[in-house]
Amino acid sequence: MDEFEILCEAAKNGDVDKVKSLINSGIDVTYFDSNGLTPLMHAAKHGHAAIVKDLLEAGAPWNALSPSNISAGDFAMEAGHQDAFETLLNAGIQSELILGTIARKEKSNSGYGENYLEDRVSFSEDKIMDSDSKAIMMAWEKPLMEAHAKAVCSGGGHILNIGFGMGLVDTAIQQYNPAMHTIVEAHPEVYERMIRNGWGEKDNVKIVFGRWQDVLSQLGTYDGIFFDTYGEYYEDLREFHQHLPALLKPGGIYSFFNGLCGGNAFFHVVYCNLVSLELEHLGYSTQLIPLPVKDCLGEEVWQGVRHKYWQLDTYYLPVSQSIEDS
Ligand SMILES: C[S@@+](CC[C@H](N)C(=O)[O-])C[C@H]1O[C@@H](n2cnc3c(N)ncnc32)[C@H](O)[C@@H]1O
Repeated sequence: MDEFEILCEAAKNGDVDKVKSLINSGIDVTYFDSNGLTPLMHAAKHGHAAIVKDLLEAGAPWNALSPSNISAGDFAMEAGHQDAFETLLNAGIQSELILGTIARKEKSNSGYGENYLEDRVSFSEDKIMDSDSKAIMMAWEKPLMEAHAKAVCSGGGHILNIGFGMGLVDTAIQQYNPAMHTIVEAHPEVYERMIRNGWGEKDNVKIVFGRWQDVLSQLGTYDGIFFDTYGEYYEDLREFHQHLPALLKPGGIYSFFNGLCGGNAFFHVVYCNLVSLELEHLGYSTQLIPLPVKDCLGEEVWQGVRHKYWQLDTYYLPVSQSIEDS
């Protein structure tokens, strides 16, 4: 056995002293063994939390993936190793907080996120696609959009939705007959289609065409807000959250499409925690309501779609309100 294999064996067997001595000798902890697993994955899979901690401190990446796209956190989670899971979860949150800070610095010079809005989109009955065959919105999300509408309309009043897409959430919002329903949409073709379909003629609907970032001054304050854009990044969602105190009325409800890292169960948990933590810093408490989605998501749904943006069995619907109100 070479020293890398010895490290993996020690991580698997919970041999803390051996792992520590190999780390002290300067071994590369990012190594993948012949099965594509890292020492961190072995330690997590067998629930050796102290070794997980030592390896993370020595620079093992928390988010490395096995050939079947499983991370150390997934191994710990699946096996029910709570201590190892929490150690990895904290490492993930801390690392993403730092990466977020770096991304915010870089974003100021990059002007990214605007390409999608110049792209052609195609509409069919069950989806809207961009020119790269990536789905902008899909009909399988209808029950989720109905649940989001129910949450943000629970107090009645004025409702704001950012991102029209297929109009699923807006159709559901209309069922609650809100006093006023404002919709912000930035894509010219999506906007034209909304107008063609009569959305501009509804008495209680106000459409604001443009990127939410550019039309904030045209918005008021709302009893319910839903956010679901496309072609943006976690940083944009985070930036939107900075405006919540100015947009959401006292007692109001906020929700957003929670597709964060929808391809990996552990990364999703990391991002659910991260977003809840960031909302808490802004004065909002967030409940994540589990909704099973396995039944509405057969393989046939993804036919012709380039990227499966959701692969988990449960959707966690976020409902946020001011900590004072909740
Ligand atoms: C995922 S779809 C929304 C789906 C919608 N929730 C539904 O129920 O059908 C995202 C929408 O956000 C729009 N969008 C993307 N970036 C935006 C931005 N910065 N401001 C406003 N709308 C944006 C897209 O054009 C797209 O129509």
